[in-house]
Amino acid sequence: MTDDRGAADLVPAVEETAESIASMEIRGAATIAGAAAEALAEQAREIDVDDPARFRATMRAAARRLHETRPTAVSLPNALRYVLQRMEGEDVEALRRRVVRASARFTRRLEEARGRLGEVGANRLQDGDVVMTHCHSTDALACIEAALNQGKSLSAIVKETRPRRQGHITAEALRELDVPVTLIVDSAARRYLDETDHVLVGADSIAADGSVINKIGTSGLAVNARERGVPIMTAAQTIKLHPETLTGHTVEIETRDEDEVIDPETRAGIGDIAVENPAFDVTPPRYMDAIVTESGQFPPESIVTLMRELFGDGAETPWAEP
Ligand SMILES: O=P(O)(O)OC[C@H]1O[C@H](OP(=O)(O)O)[C@H](O)[C@@H]1O
Repeated sequence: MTDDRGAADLVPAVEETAESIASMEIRGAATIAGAAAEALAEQAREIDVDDPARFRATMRAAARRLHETRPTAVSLPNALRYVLQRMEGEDVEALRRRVVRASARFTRRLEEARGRLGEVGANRLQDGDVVMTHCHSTDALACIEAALNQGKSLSAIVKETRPRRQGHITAEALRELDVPVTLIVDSAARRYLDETDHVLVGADSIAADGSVINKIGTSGLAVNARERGVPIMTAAQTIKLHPETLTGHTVEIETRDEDEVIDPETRAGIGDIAVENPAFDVTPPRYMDAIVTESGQFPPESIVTLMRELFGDGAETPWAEP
């Protein structure tokens, strides 16, 4: 039995989810993780095989297909790990049940974690605060929502977040919560920090040294916030903790298509230029005041303790070929 055979047995839901993650139709670290866990459950439900070894091989192949879509948000491999580590049983029906159950538990935990971290993050916000956001993060929005539920009144300065302008999604979500929103271009951030009480960002991965890997532009924002004396926090549930960094691995930064930055026609009109489009950057721990998780808030430098508790000394890759 080879894992190539597993790949041939992939159900359409896996391919569709993988394509949607790669094209960013499904995006945001936690949302990607939930979609991947659900795709594994679909694979388990729909696959028609009798041989437990073949069932396992197809599940590993499905996880590999989902894993190869985007490299930076560790919530994706953490979701695959969570589900596959629970794939136990002697026969196909038992394996199927375990995968479906693990997937459901994972998505439930995502929701619960978001709710809990929202309350922790909300306690850092004061009534009347102006909050500056970058990109679109469901974990960051949970903090604002919880603060509103505590009766605090907030307003927001929302960075556009070029090139894909996820700031528009944040602006819409905040308006739905009745939060007054001012949208600014990214390069106006330093100027508007003078009117900001707290900067609030999400994360795609957190490294063992407390570095925050988030949407490109976060590190510059953090440095400017420090220079202006404005506190900055990262809202990131623990599935954003990157276990491989415990053993010294660095986090791969995704490079996306150049067409996201400039359309080919305009580019041709300019002449022969290079264009680069890194999707994320790394904010060193000294520029971040707190990382807010469902297990409480941490100074970035001490996040390693929580990582060891949750992952031991490293990370398994249960989707690898045996
Ligand atoms: O999990 P939640 O908090 O929703 O999002 C976390 C992060 O995921 C997003 O990445 P992208 O837009 O998928 O590249 C942003 O960088 C955001 O801060």
